[in-house]
Amino acid sequence: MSADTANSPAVLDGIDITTKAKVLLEALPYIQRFRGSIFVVKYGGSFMDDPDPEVRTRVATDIVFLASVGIKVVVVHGGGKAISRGMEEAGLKPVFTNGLRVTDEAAIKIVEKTLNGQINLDICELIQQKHGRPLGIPGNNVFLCEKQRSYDNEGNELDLGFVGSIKFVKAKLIKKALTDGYTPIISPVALDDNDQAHNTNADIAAAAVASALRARRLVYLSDVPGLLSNPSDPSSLISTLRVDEVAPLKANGVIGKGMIPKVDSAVHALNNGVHRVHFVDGREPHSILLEIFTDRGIGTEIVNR
Ligand SMILES: Nc1ncnc2c1ncn2[C@@H]1O[C@H](COP(=O)(O)OP(=O)(O)O)[C@@H](O)[C@H]1O
Ligand SMILES: CC(=O)N[C@@H](CCC(=O)OP(=O)(O)O)C(=O)O
Repeated sequence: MSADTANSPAVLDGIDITTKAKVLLEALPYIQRFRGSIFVVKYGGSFMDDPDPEVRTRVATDIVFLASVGIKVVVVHGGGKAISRGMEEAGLKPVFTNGLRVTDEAAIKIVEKTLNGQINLDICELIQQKHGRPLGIPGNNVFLCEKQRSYDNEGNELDLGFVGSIKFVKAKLIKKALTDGYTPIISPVALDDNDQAHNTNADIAAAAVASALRARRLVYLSDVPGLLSNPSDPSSLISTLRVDEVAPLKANGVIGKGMIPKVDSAVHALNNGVHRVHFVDGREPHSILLEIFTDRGIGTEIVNR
């Protein structure tokens, strides 16, 4: 320390050094506990379209941070809005039934082009820019599926086209990539027994990966602070939710729209070996780190007990 700084207030980057050290040290027990654990991050969907490119860069930085402290991170990404844009540009009308995109032959081509040929590469590039080691994996290489069955309110079967229900995840392949030091970045496309590509919901695909890997954490990034007890009031955050509290919240309509596949997938994952699921706001700076490495967290955690 030079003579003229010796008596200056103990401040570093505008924060007093004791606070700064405390913040760093608060992460220590978490880093020790999670080293070597598998985390699955659902990267998507709405925040990916935020006009501020910094939002995506910050998320990529958080993922690289997790990987750098020895956590084995797997990313499963969405891209629903980009697919809809691609369809509209091609003169096709996006249609959703029971939250799933009706995907005909023309649409599945756009789905593959958008997810495998565009979004997957963009995420890999962002992670690379932050000096991570991404490995882009088209879901076609890791997900086996059968045609998704869907019904209307009267029980009549609906044809969603090439929409898949994942029946197997090639976990060994993903684990090999992790052991080799990569961060796998996986798209939600699956192959059926005839190698026909099918579109799958990215939330469900993320839960399938987390279950197959018995992940310690599954983190859903979205464009809301977490699960809200009043969806139109961002301050009504539910910090912790038990699985047995989900059904009443669905019955009284608190959990609606896009949250339904997320919460259902979260419950499925928790019932299949995943220890804990988090919902965090992808737009909030460094929300993943704040949720995982601080005592209080900033989003919603869903637990089994
Ligand atoms: N109880 C709730 N808490 C938070 N969000 C909710 C709730 N119920 C419904 N939602 C809606 O779910 C949306 C998130 O789902 P979705 O749009 O599918 O996410 P993404 O595309 O980011 O994966 C929120 O933007 C919100 O409109
Ligand atoms: C079958 C089905 O609906 N697939 C989704 C796949 C992408 C996705 O889920 O993206 P987000 O997470 O960004 O919503 C779709 O076509 O939109």
